[in-house]
Amino acid sequence: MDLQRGRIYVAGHRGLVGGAIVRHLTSRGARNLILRSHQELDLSCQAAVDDFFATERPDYVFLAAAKVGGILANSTYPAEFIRDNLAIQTHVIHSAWKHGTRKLLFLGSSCIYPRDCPQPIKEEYLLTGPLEPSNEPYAIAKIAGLRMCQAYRREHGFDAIVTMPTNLYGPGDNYHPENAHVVPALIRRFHESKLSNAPEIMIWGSGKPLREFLYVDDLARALVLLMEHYSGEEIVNVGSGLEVSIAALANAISHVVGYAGKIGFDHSKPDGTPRKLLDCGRMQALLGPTLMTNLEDGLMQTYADYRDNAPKAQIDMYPGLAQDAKK
Ligand SMILES: NC(=O)C1=CN([C@@H]2O[C@H](COP(=O)(O)OP(=O)(O)OC[C@H]3O[C@@H](n4cnc5c(N)ncnc54)[C@H](OP(=O)(O)O)[C@@H]3O)[C@@H](O)[C@H]2O)C=CC1
Ligand SMILES: C[C@H]1O[C@H](OP(=O)(O)OP(=O)(O)OC[C@H]2O[C@@H](n3cnc4c(=O)[nH]c(N)nc43)[C@H](O)[C@@H]2O)[C@@H](O)[C@@H](O)C1=O
Repeated sequence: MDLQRGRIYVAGHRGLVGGAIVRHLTSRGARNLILRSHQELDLSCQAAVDDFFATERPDYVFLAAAKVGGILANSTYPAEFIRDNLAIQTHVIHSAWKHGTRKLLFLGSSCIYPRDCPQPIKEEYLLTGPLEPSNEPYAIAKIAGLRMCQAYRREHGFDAIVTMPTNLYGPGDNYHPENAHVVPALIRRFHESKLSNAPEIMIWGSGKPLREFLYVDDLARALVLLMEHYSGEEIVNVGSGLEVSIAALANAISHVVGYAGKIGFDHSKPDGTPRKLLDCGRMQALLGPTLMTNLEDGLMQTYADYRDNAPKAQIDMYPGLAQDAKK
């Protein structure tokens, strides 16, 4: 991968992962980034995507554009999650191959694995059992995307690689109170509860589920290394090995934010999958041992991002909800 001269398209560059990839590529001296916002290029529109690839002909593609959200968003908008993600990935993977892209990196998610598979989760556990119902449409779209990458490699020799990140957090995340993932949602809620001196804050579910969290800049570093050094059909898990219960996470965020009230649990909200810790042996064999940002430091940097940028940050991921969020 020619980082300096190669034409590198980062799809979804304004998002959590896309933003981190752009930061890392820039720090590595990439000078030829091709960037388009959702408003400039709607990747769910096949004609627009094909015109873009015919015109720009990127050498490398990081496909970090997707319809993404937390457990409640996935349960509330299953149709959008499967439709948009199937459309985006299908159009980008096909047009990239058709117009001569040399390599494409696809991002799946740890939710593609069976809900009750052995832990830590190895890549070969894929499709060996039923999925977690709360995000099955999204997971099925992701499985279709990874299979499409493998099929284009097998039939056309297209160098598409597939990565499976664990739960991510960090600067540039979506802080929408209902649609965000747990870390940004709780950072916002603890911050607002501190400012309002609320005596108690409610966390969704039982607090018992376990989650592995990877700081997004650590992910970006791994993705660029995989783009530079890995060309294979096998999918690659990308995780941190840093696993906590949601209750412990809430306590850690409460400490970082400086909230002094009580933490309660809203059992009317879903827990989702009980655990999804990734086995990253394949990644370590490929990249060697990599230092990961610890949770406390990562949360402090994310909280600083929220305080500095949240007013500008997109919180109405689904405009229809924007009004509700402000109620
Ligand atoms: N966040 C996480 O915990 C995890 C994420 N992943 C994967 O990483 C990838 C990136 O996720 P993340 O960065 O968190 O998501 P974000 O929502 O932060 O970013 C997604 C980006 O894609 C853009 N986008 C969405 N739809 C379209 C469209 N139709 N056309 C053009 N652009 C579009 C969004 O633009 P806009 O906001 O303007 O619509 C946004 O910039 C996804 O594939 C996701 O599945 C995998 C594991 C965990
Ligand atoms: C990355 C992965 O992320 C998603 O799966 P998830 O890990 O279950 O997502 P989550 O981050 O929203 O929740 C994690 C846990 O946290 C608890 N929880 C507590 N309080 C809040 C809260 O306020 N908001 C949220 N969102 N969760 C909360 C919540 O009840 C759950 O037990 C997939 O949809 C899919 O997008 C995917 O690929």
